[in-house]
Amino acid sequence: MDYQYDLFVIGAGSGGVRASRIAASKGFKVGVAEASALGGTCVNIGCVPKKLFVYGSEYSHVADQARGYGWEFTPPTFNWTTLRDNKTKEIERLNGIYKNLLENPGVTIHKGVGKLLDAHTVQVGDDVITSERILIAVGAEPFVPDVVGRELALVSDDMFYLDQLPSSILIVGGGYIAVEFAGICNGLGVTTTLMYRGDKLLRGFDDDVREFATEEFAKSGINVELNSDIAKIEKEGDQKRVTLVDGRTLIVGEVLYATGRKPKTAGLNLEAVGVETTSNGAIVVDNAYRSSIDSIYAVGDVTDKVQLTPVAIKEAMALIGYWFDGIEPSLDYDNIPTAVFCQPPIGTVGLSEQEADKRGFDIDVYQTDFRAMKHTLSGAQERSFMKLIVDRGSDRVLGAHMVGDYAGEIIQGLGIAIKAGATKAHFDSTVGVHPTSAEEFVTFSAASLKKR
Ligand SMILES: Cc1cc2nc3c(=O)[nH]c(=O)nc-3n(C[C@H](O)[C@H](O)[C@H](O)COP(=O)(O)OP(=O)(O)OC[C@H]3O[C@@H](n4cnc5c(N)ncnc54)[C@H](O)[C@@H]3O)c2cc1C
Ligand SMILES: NC(=O)c1ccc[n+]([C@@H]2O[C@H](COP(=O)([O-])OP(=O)(O)OC[C@H]3O[C@@H](n4cnc5c(N)ncnc54)[C@H](O)[C@@H]3O)[C@@H](O)[C@H]2O)c1
Repeated sequence: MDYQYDLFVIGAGSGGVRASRIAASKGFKVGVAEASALGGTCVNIGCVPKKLFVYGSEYSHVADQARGYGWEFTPPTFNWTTLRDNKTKEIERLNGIYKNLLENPGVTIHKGVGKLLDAHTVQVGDDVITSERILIAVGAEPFVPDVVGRELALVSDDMFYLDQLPSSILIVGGGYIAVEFAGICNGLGVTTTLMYRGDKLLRGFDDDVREFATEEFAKSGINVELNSDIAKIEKEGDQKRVTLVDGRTLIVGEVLYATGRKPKTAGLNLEAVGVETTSNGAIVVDNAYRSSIDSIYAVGDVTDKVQLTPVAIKEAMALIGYWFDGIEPSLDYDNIPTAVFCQPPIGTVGLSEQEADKRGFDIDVYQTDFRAMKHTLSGAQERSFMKLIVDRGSDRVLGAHMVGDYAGEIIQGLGIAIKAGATKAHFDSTVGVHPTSAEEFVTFSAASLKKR
């Protein structure tokens, strides 16, 4: 049977763009549907603008911290419109780059919402398009629980285009987005409350990291409220009146819900075509990212495995290897290095102490916390934390964790070492880079062994 395309991709985000452009460069006839801006969540309302806001908010400390180094500044002022609009200009530049990345190898871009008609047919607007293979890479969208007044709350998408910064904000959630935006808002001078229903932020991270980071957030001026939740949100002039489940009320400028993201599969017509989904709408795929329909594949957040851009990209590349070279995909979902760009940032790779215990490893745990050299003169009270999990039997390093400046940059290198199977002896025999915080990872001695 003749199809218009060899591959049609729904969603030009992290996974979709990579799969489209590489498949086209290798000779497939490729089309892609994109309902919004090219580049997807990461480029437009995720990683990139978020990181620019993190940089923007970090400058708020410069005047204070530089004083100990001899600098005096007149009191600095901050202009939200400048940061927001400069960010938007940069994102528009990236949108142009993504257009070229797709069009140069010959991908045809179909602007509009894609929906499946059958196993080989997609509709985008009035166009009905046939393809031998279809790849669904539509990502995820914010999930907001069913709280009274939820329509008055913001989600992360809104934070990138606010007309003005509120004077105060209540952020609900305890994951990546909640703690990152708490740091951004706090740094930009917004009175910030971070509210989480559980007793520890950042579920899934090492418990010591969770506790240490939470203390640092509180020290930085964020009001952290654990074991707390919202019952109701109402309007109060141009503010919001929030009633908590314990009966207290708060008046805040804005409420931001950062309570997870769910696969964006509503409206794709999956059920009618027979594509199996989980109860939260994620597309079920096998090891080769194939759905329950042979010709339909899915990668990235829509499969709800690990919601990170480099993972979506690796999955897309695994599919390319499968389609063009017959290599069975075998992505390693363990040992994914990741950073949370809160302030101070967190970097982590491999197993937490709790996960290592759960998997039955007999482990040694090395950890330390210290004031980074920079802050001896800056006067900042911020501290850094580092931790290594080592398998006693094999001496293999199972996990590395850090809270502190440059944690994201540092953990990338440790990710390579851990993936390569490095042992504690390898770490110990590596020469440190001096003076850095990172050298602590290669100088852990018996004195830093955690009593367990
Ligand atoms: C605030 C925030 C910060 C983040 N920060 C980081 C970070 O620092 N590091 C990191 O690794 N990850 C980060 N992430 C996660 C990262 O953005 C996602 O994991 C990644 O974008 C997933 O890629 P994807 O290809 O699955 O989907 P997406 O990038 O979401 O792309 C999906 C695309 O499909 C389009 N689409 C959806 N439905 C349709 C349809 N029916 N028809 C046509 N087009 C459609 C969407 O418009 C979108 O462009 C962040 C996410 C958020 C929300
Ligand atoms: N730096 C990064 O790499 C980065 C940054 C942002 C987002 N991301 C990705 O995007 C994903 C989504 O981010 P996120 O922060 O929205 O999700 P998350 O899964 O990291 O955190 C969601 C939080 O909301 C809480 N929650 C869930 N339901 C709730 C409810 N009904 N009431 C109160 N709290 C509730 C959860 O307990 C959790 O603390 C992340 O898991 C991550 O994979 C990555």
